Amino acid sequence: MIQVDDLTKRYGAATAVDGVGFSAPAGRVTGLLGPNGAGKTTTVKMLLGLVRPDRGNALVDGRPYPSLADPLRTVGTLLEADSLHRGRTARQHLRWLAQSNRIRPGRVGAVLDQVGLADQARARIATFSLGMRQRLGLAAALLGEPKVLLLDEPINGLDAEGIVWMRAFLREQAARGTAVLVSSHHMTEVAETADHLVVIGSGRLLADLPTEEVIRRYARPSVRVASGERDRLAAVLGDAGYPVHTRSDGGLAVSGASAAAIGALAGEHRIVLEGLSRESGSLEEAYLGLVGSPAAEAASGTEPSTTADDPKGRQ
Ligand SMILES: Nc1ncnc2c1ncn2[C@@H]1O[C@H](COP(=O)(O)OP(=O)(O)OP(=O)(O)O)[C@@H](O)[C@H]1O
Repeated sequence: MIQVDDLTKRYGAATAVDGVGFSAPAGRVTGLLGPNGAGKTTTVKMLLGLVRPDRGNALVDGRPYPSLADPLRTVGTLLEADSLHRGRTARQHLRWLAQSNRIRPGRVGAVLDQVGLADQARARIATFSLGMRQRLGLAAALLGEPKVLLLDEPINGLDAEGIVWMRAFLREQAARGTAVLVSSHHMTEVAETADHLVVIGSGRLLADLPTEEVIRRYARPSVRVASGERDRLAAVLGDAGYPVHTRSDGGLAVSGASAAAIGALAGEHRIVLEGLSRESGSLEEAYLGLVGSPAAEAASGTEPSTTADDPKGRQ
């Protein structure tokens, strides 16, 4: 389990992480989500003892990372900047890691199998694609059979097949009881995998909620409407006070109005409709709704930002 409490880090006058608190329990994929510069990497670095917090705690299995007796057996990590010795083979790399951490060599074959790299075990890392390097990084993270996985942007740069594989892999780890914390700046990718989202923006916690709840609260449903008189219809809807956007397919997306109200307005103005359908809000909308909302509002603990599972109501 990962537990972060009131975590704060300042760089000069700038506060990179500001009073952030959340947990990533066993058996769950928790997504740490935020735009570039939100403070994700600084949070991950504090969890790994690479950056010292100015205030608060970042605990893995109840302890600060630097005081863990056997870090590789407690938490498996994948960092974006992980450096690999490119002249080595995958097996050599893992054997070296196992040896230097007193892990039995039999684990090397097991983790290569687990990440689907058994057939490339003797290939040099220099010949690996990004997806294969990510798998090798995961194999290294799994060597010590840790009950916590902390992965920084594991989906970044992967092709479609790699993304599908990574999602299944993360879900499988959580199903085995591992606490999985995945950082990402991409809502769609992380929301497809994570059960729970911790969203930060400008160093502050914006939401700490089940993924479905984030979508329910922040993605605004809209009505898709198509008409040969699109511009006139847009003007009529705009005059009636409904926000209208032109969609990439040429139709209109109307927020805050029911399909019946749009139909009635169109009828009143004798505009023929060619299509009218209700659409649930998208993940990206939910994300923009969230990171666009002021942190101060979120910190107030009032709807729409109260956490479902934080008895203190703190964000
Ligand atoms: N060593 C540092 N010195 C000064 N400022 C820093 C340092 N590290 C991070 N920052 C600043 O802290 C803020 C948070 O950065 P951080 O890298 O944690 O964000 P992030 O959410 O991980 O973004 P990204 O996805 O771009 O890595 C940014 O404004 C960044 O410029």
